[in-house]
Amino acid sequence: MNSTLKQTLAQEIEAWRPRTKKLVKEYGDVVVDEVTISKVIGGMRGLKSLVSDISNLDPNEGIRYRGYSLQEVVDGLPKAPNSTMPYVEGLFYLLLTGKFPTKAEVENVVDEFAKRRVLPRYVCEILDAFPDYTHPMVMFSSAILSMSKESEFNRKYFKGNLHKNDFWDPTYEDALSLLAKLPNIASYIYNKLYLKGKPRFSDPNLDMGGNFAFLMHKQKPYDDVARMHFIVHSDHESGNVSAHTGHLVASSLSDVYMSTSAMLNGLAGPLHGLASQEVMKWLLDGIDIIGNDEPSEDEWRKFVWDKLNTGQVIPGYGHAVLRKTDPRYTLQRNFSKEFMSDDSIWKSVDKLYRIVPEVLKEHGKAKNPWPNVDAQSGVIQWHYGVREFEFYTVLFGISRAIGICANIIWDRALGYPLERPKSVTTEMLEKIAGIK
Ligand SMILES: CC(=O)SCCNC(=O)CCNC(=O)[C@H](O)C(C)(C)COP(=O)(O)OP(=O)(O)OC[C@H]1O[C@@H](n2cnc3c(N)ncnc32)[C@H](O)[C@@H]1OP(=O)(O)O
Ligand SMILES: O=C([O-])CC(=O)C(=O)O
Repeated sequence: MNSTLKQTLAQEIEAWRPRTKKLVKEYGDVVVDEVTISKVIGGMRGLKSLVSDISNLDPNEGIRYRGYSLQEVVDGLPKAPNSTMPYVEGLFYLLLTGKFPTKAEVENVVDEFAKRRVLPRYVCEILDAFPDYTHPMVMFSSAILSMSKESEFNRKYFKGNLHKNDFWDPTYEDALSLLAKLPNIASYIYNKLYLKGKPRFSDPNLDMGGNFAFLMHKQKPYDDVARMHFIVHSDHESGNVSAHTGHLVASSLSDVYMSTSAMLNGLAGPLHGLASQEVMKWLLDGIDIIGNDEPSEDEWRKFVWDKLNTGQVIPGYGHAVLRKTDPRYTLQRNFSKEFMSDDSIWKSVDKLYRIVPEVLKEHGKAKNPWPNVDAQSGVIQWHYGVREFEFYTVLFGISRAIGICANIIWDRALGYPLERPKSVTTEMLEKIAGIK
């Protein structure tokens, strides 16, 4: 008999808890890392100060979900019907349990998601009330925040009879109910802002990727484009701005809706997830300014230098942790090479991959001259007809919510406490440095 995702998760949690307890109780004073002044002032870059078992980022190899590389994840998860890409719901199963689900187990999760898709009416009314010039990330984050009243966790917690050991259970229920609705909220926003038509109702027979393509009025292979996008952007260990924000906000026992809305506001910054929008705008501006649909390598090189010389960053390049080409870039590049190599804008993306790292190395500032995920994701959406690039971070947000919800469920299961580091004053640092 197939056990459900929740039953498997419950067993994993029971088995895992003693490991965390033992570390805290018997090894609590063991030193993990050193806090230097440059780390304190420099955004805590690389400081080992968070725990996540959902994914881990190696600077040279890139992300692994539960120990598996992206390619292993794509190869190992059951594929959606008539698709080259796996079910996104299967990824959620893997992130939560560390196990690859069988086809029957994924289908069970697909059904669970499908049952929870319908949006409360007030969410549509709130979205309808936004003026059409609103950025879609503002609408997305607000719609999610408004659903806090649906929280099963809050209902049980404030009733006063929820044991700490059981916090994860209603958090899991909230996470499923939220994740199931995200493609519907996103496509509702897309429909309102750009299609100006009546939104479609979900097709209950379709999985998350298939249903999203349907809601977006897209044909095949957009379902696989959506699945790939939702899988590769879902988690990037716990220290990035969005994941850290989600974890931090949830640590005060704010519900999953509040935590996800908050993390999206961090994702919406140009140095983080908004870079996917910025890359596309930058590419189109470049093509426009150079005045040639397919600029040569020399024309692009000059454009890149002009940007750097006026003190601007090259969006889609560099990374706070990675020191090689992002495997998420490579996976999407391979897809582009196979399915859209004739696309003139993608040809520029490919030229830039040959030029920018060499220019950034010569420029001598960026610690990582290689491309990150955002340098590749927008052009695929553009090719398949989603040309409103302000919407790209919403797509990123649907995916990132999957990883963050998995993290929050485990945070609650392992009883991680309120996050509260200590700040110091500049004067205190000067004293520590021996200047004063
Ligand atoms: C999903 C994601 O969030 S992936 C990242 C998406 N963001 C982008 O693509 C925006 C462009 N890239 C960047 O701005 C940066 O590389 C970041 C924000 C991603 C990482 O920042 P950091 O860890 O501070 O990078 P790093 O230590 O290499 O920065 C050193 C210097 O190089 C500069 N630098 C880093 N990347 C770039 C770049 N792509 N173009 C130009 N300069 C850069 C920094 O601005 C910094 O300059 P400064 O010394 O004048 O302040
Ligand atoms: O890891 C980071 O800091 C940024 C990033 O690539 C992500 O969150 O996907």
